[in-house]
Amino acid sequence: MSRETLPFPTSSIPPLEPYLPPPSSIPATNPSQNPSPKIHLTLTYATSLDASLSLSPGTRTMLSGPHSKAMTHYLRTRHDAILVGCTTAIVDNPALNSRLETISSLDQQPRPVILDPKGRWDFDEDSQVIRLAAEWKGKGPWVVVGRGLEGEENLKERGELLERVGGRSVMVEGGGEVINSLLAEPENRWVDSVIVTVAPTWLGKGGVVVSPPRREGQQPQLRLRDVSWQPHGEDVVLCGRILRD
Ligand SMILES: NC(=O)C1=CN([C@@H]2O[C@H](COP(=O)(O)OP(=O)(O)OC[C@H]3O[C@@H](n4cnc5c(N)ncnc54)[C@H](OP(=O)(O)O)[C@@H]3O)[C@@H](O)[C@H]2O)C=CC1
Ligand SMILES: Nc1nc(O)c(N)c(N[C@@H]2O[C@H](COP(=O)(O)O)[C@@H](O)[C@H]2O)n1
Repeated sequence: MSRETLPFPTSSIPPLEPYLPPPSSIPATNPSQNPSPKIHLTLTYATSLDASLSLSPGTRTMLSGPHSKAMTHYLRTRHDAILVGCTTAIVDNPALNSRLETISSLDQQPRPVILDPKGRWDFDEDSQVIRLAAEWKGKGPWVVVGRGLEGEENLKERGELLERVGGRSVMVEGGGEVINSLLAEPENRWVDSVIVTVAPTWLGKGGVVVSPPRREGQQPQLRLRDVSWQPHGEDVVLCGRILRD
């Protein structure tokens, strides 16, 4: 697999900034206003026109073109942690580092976090994240065992997890099950912003689809606000914030 460095024009940065956490030099909250610091969660993934992340759960499918791929690698530099589900770790053997050409220090890399309740991810020195950490091109991964992201009772645990990662911001890349579980969360507690790359292609039936459960009864429809659409090469990048219930 090619491990090229990616150029990302500085002119593409300002339109993304409103959807990103404050730069790490700026404190996330004013402690006198809020004693429990807020963690910024960005949900970001690439999808086809029919909402597929990949052709099947066992397949890695390249959807982003070079421009939007570089955009994703910029986002990786702007978060303390990058989180994926264990199926993604197993299937994709992802690097989960940033390969922007401007990277000069490990401090600019996010901490990979793998949600792996049952310990299914069988990593070794051939795993990209492990190899890159050994080469100082990425941080060593954290593997979270036990259910971590669901349920009222786990809210505190989730906050503590990110604090232990040393972070105030996390970007969740996928896969489908992780994204759908976040979008199913009542009152949209967790997702602060959404940055989705839409590629001009249809993957057809049978793919891993982003489609959270339909909201019933009094619950308002899940919808983005403060929306912007930004072209990146042949792809379009949709940014927004989730309207909280
Ligand atoms: N286009 C894109 O941007 C992206 C595409 N992908 C693609 O997505 C596909 C994989 O997606 P998918 O099959 O849905 O799997 P996921 O990567 O979402 O991993 C699913 C597993 O993660 C664990 N998990 C999921 N949700 C939670 C939670 N809330 N708390 C704790 N653990 C959780 C479970 O492990 P267990 O079953 O062991 O309990 C579950 O089986 C791959 O094909 C990959 O290439 C992935 C990321 C981005
Ligand atoms: N932005 C984006 N576009 C695509 O087309 C993708 N398939 C993905 N997948 C995500 O990126 C991970 C791979 O990262 P590395 O290049 O190996 O660092 C993959 O595991 C998905 O999380 N993303």
